[in-house]
Amino acid sequence: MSIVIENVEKTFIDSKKKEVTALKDINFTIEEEEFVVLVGPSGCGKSTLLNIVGGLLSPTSGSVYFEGIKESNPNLGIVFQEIALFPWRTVFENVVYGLQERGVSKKQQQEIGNHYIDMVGLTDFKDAYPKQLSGGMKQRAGIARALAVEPDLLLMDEPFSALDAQTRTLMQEELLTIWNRTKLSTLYVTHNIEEAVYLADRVIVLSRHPGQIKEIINIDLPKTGRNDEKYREQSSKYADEIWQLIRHDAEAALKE
Ligand SMILES: Nc1ncnc2c1ncn2[C@@H]1O[C@H](COP(=O)(O)OP(=O)(O)OP(=O)(O)O)[C@@H](O)[C@H]1O
Repeated sequence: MSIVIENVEKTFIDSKKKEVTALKDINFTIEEEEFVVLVGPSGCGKSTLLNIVGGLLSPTSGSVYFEGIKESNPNLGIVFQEIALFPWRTVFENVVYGLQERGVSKKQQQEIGNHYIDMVGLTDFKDAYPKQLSGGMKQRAGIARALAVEPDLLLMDEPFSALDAQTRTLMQEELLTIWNRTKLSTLYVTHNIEEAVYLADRVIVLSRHPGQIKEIINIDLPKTGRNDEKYREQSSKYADEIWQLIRHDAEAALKE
């Protein structure tokens, strides 16, 4: 599915009754089968923008079009930093929750649930409860749940930022493998530049106060084997370029 974000602006009223422009003049597209990553310093409006695209927040002005249709109701898969699995449901029951809600037959729930549980490598844990899972496994269950509704668009807000560095690297690799199988249009938020370069077709760099698009960078690397030695130099060039764009704003954010 292609998504067009047109002239989006978002203003909040802060605790001192002052207007805060969180986003201004936001224009970009997510093409069919494209993985777009939003990066920027703390407070630049990444989550606000993801929530607007996901229909969880309304823009103050501007519009989001799905397949050319304004404010339609697309099928979304959403993964947040803290995966809210139901503690009283098993992995399988959590994964098929959205399907149950839609009245999908038990047989189809079995097929679809098992398919995505296999895809995220949780087959042996399908009957486990969330408290029996590691952080990485919980994220995988959350990803399977988001995929199970067979969404038109996948929205991910810092899904791996609570994980330790090694688990995070493995999850990034897994996500790219899954993406190569599903080719879902994806909007992904992170403040981690290397993660952005590793995952993205395009990186949208936001600046802060107000959150505006500073630059859109095409990552011209293949989507398989991105971690190979031969792409290291090019990857770090992209990462440097992005860091130079963010650095000033990130320093300013530190001082607030
Ligand atoms: N409900 C709200 N009320 C008032 N201000 C808000 C609200 N939500 C967000 N903001 C402000 O909007 C700006 C953007 O916030 P947002 O959380 O989208 O940034 P972010 O880039 O996702 O930050 P982080 O990386 O720290 O999560 C910030 O200045 C924030 O304080």
